[in-house]
Amino acid sequence: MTVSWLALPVDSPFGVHNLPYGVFTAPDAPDRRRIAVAVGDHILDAAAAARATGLDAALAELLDAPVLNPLLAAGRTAWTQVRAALTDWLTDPAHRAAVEPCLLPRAEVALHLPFEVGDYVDFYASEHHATNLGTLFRPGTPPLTPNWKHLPIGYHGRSGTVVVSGTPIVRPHGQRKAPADAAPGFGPSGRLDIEAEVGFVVGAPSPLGTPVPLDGFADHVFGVLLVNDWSARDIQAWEYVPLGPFLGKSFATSLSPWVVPLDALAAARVAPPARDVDLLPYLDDRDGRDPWGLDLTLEVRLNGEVVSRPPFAAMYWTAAQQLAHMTVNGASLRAGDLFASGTVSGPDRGTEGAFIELTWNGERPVKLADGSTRTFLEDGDEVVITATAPGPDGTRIGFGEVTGRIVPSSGKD
Ligand SMILES: O=C(O)/C=C/C(=O)CC(=O)CC(=O)O
Ligand SMILES: [Ca+2]
Ligand SMILES: [Mg+2]
Repeated sequence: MTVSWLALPVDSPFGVHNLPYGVFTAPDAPDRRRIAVAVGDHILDAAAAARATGLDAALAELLDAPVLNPLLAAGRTAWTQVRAALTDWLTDPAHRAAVEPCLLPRAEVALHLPFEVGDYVDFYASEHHATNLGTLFRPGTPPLTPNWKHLPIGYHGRSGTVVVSGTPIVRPHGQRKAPADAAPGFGPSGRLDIEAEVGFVVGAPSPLGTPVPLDGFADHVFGVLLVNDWSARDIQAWEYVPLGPFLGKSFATSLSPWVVPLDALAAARVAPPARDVDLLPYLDDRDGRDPWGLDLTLEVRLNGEVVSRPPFAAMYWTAAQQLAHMTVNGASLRAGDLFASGTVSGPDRGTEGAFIELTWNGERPVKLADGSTRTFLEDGDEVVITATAPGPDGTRIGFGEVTGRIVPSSGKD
C-alpha cells in the first residue's frame, strides 16, 4: 500500500489514494485563485509544488491556472502523468523538503468553484426516485413513463447558477398553483427541497457529429463530485408540463469543492442493477462490457442531523450510459461540461435523496432532535451532503461536502 511521508491515518478520506483537485485562495492573497490538491488536513498548492520539484513545463502549465479547465482539456494521458507526479511528491521522502513548504492547512484556505462550468445536464437515473416522483406528481398514471427503462431521461440546466458549496441559497420566488387553487399566485416557494446527486466533470472535448461510445467514458470524464440540485417543488409542479423543469430548479445548483479523479475510484466500481428490458446497442453495458456502477454512500444532514443515506450503487443508469446517450445525436462535449446523476434515492425508508420523498409530499414530517419537524426547508436551515466510497487496500475515498443554508428571499410578492 502506498504511504505518505505526511503520516496520514489509514482511514483518512483524503489519503494519497484520493488526491482530489480544487481551487483555493489563501488569506494573504484573496484574489489569487490557484489549483489545490487535498491531502489529509492540508491542501497542496499544486503550481508551487510543480515549480519546487521541476515538473515538466507542459504539465506544470496545466497546474498554474485559476481553474481546472486547462487540466480538464488536456486529456487522459496528461491526467495520468499529473496524478503520478502528485503521488510521487507526497510518498517519496526524497521530495519532502521541496514539497512540504507548498502545503497549507485546509482550514485556513477558502475554496472556490473548481472549474468554469460549460453545459450542465441533469439526469433522472434512480428508479426509486423516479417511481416516487411519478407517484406524487402524476397520480393515477404508471409512475415510470414508457421510455424510462429504454433511455436515461435528462434535461439541460442553467450552468450560470452553479455555485460552490457554502454559497447561501436565496429562497426563490415564482408562480405556484395547487390543484385546488382557481388561479396561480406569486411569492416565495413554500416547498423548497434538495436533490442529493453525484456529478461528473467532462475533461477531454469531443467534436460535433461524433458520439462518445460507452467505452469512451474514461477518456472524456475527468472526475466526480457532489451536487445539490435545489428544487422548488411548488414552482416545478405548476410549470413543468410539457417541457420539464425550468425555474423550479434553475435558481441555484451547489457543487462540492473537490473533484475526485476517476482514477481514484477503481475499487468503488460495481455492477449496476439488473436491466429488465433489452437495451439498444449504444446503451447496452452487459456481456463483457465494463459497466460504471459506483459504490458511493451519500449522507444528508439537516441542521447537523443525519436524515438520509442514499446509496449510489442502486442507480439504474450509469454515468457512462448517460454520456453515451447525451452525445449519441452528435452533440459535442467541452472541457468543464457537467452532468449530474439525478437524485440518488434507494429502495428503503431513510435512503431518499429529497425531502419530497422523505416526507412523502409533506404527509410524514421528519422529526429533529430539538423537537421540531420539517416537511420542506425553512429559512435558516442548513443542508450538508457528504459521501465516501471504498478505496484500494481497505482505504476510503472522501468527497468532502456540499453545503448550503437557506436565506429568506428579499423580492416582493
Ligand atoms: O418526475 C418529475 O416530474 C420530476 C422529477 C424531478 O424533479 C427530478 C429531477 O430533477 C431529476 C433528478 O434529479 O432525478
Ligand atoms: Ca435533479
Ligand atoms: Mg521520486
